[in-house]
Amino acid sequence: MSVRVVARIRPLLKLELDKDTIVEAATAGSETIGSPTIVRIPNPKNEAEAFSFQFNSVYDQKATQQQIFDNEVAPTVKHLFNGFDVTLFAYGVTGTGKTHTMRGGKTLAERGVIPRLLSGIYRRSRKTEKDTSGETQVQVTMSYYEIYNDRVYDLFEAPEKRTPAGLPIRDNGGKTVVVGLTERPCTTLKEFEQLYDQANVNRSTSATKLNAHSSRSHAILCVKVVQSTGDQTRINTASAIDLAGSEDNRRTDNGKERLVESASINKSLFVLAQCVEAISRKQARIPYRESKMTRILSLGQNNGITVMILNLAPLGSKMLALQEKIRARRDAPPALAPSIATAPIVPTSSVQAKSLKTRMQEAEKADDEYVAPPEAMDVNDNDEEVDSFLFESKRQKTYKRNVHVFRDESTAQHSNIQPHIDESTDELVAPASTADEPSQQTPRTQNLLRIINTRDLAQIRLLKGVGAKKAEAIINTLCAMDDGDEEGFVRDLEQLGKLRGVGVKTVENMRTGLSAGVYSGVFGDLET
Ligand SMILES: Nc1ncnc2c1ncn2[C@@H]1O[C@H](COP(=O)(O)OP(=O)(O)OP(=O)(O)O)[C@@H](O)[C@H]1O
Repeated sequence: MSVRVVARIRPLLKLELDKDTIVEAATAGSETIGSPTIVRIPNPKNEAEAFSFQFNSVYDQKATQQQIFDNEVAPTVKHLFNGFDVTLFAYGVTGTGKTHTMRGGKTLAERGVIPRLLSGIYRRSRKTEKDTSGETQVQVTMSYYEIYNDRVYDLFEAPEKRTPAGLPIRDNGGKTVVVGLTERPCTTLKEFEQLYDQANVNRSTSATKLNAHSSRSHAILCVKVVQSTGDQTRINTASAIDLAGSEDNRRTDNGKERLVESASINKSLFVLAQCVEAISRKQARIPYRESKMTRILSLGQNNGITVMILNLAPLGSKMLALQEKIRARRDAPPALAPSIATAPIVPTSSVQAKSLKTRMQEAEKADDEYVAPPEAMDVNDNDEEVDSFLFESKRQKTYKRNVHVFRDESTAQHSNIQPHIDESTDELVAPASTADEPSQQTPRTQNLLRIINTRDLAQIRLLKGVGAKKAEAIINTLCAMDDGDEEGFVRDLEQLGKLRGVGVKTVENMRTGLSAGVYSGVFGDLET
């Protein structure tokens, strides 16, 4: 039984670039070379002092997905085939990069630990079969479930088929099993990715139904590797867990439901931390029965290897809380959320653009208070102010901020397909010229293209007339359009209509399905 605890500090996001990095990786003692094993954080009460925390390994902001996998996960694949169970956790506060580390993005470089692990498992399976001239056969099956409010839900099951009480768990010959959990065979990486993406759609859809954010459930993927040689069978399991973000219950906006949720998250994380500590101290008693998650995983009961990745943001907690608010709004499904981040920033016809520019100038002159960047606000002391920053309904006061929100993260790389504001000159900049002049596109069309170009299955699938299969086909086609480091993307409706599985009718459905109400909160009277 072994446990490795490593830390990964994520880079500053675009919105945070002007912030101070306060969490740093350092080498132990007086050494200045070698791999970092220390996380250093200044003492908030006395900046001359710093707290140091020791890990098995620490990855700084520059660490790539490949490095994390190669150093921490790839070596465990061999052990999995040699009879050990492997458990991988991403642990950390909301917004620190757990999902990025575990699931990652769709490009090869961005792929997270889970798809890379599966790729390693399939490679090893083929090698094992080849080395034994087919005498040993390997079968891979997977189950995927989430634990929300201490209830277990099968992620292969459509959300509408769920029973609110979740699936029961039982002891079965000394092992804890989830009764009725689906187990799916998956023989290739492609098959795995299809199942995994579909299950993640179920996760976000059910989160919407439960009025919850998917980051408030633990998602547990179990990959069972069955090696059969004659009448002998060896079964081992690799579990990869994207944990819910730990919560601070002192937050003033935590209502009753949210308190119940976070109490349950915090309890399970506390038990998990205790189990990990007990394993690393080689204690005889491991308190794994004290929470459902550790019980189902039998953490510490199996002859296994555990790798816990502690995800950290490089910033202080107040800034992180603000980021989370912005992200939660942005991640809400487009048809349901009056989200400014899913709405386009600027109208596109020249008349509208002109009036926007004028309005922005008026807004700047009108009120200095609103020109202050969002990061100047203290989220703990003044949450209402932050909310009003996010959802300010008076048009003139929204534009400047929308730019900050929109330019962050996934959409930023595609901002050249629509007019945007050059922050150095504060001028409205025309889009990079394209054959089809996106400047003629309506905000609704731009929003549709933006959603498509996110390559986010959960968002694309929610478009009218698009199921999981179609969404997947769209994403695959976009991936096939990648050219080296350049990500392929769709510039206009015509190009969208030519993607595999999409025709003129689907495009029209998708477009009309995007509610005009999505824009009204932000742009009031804009044409869509
Ligand atoms: N190492 C990284 N490199 C680049 N971007 C990152 C990295 N880690 C995280 N991010 C970005 O930071 C943002 C937050 O990350 P992520 O969603 O993975 O956090 P999380 O801890 O899973 O949050 P939650 O608990 O809310 O699910 C995302 O936009 C993600 O793309």
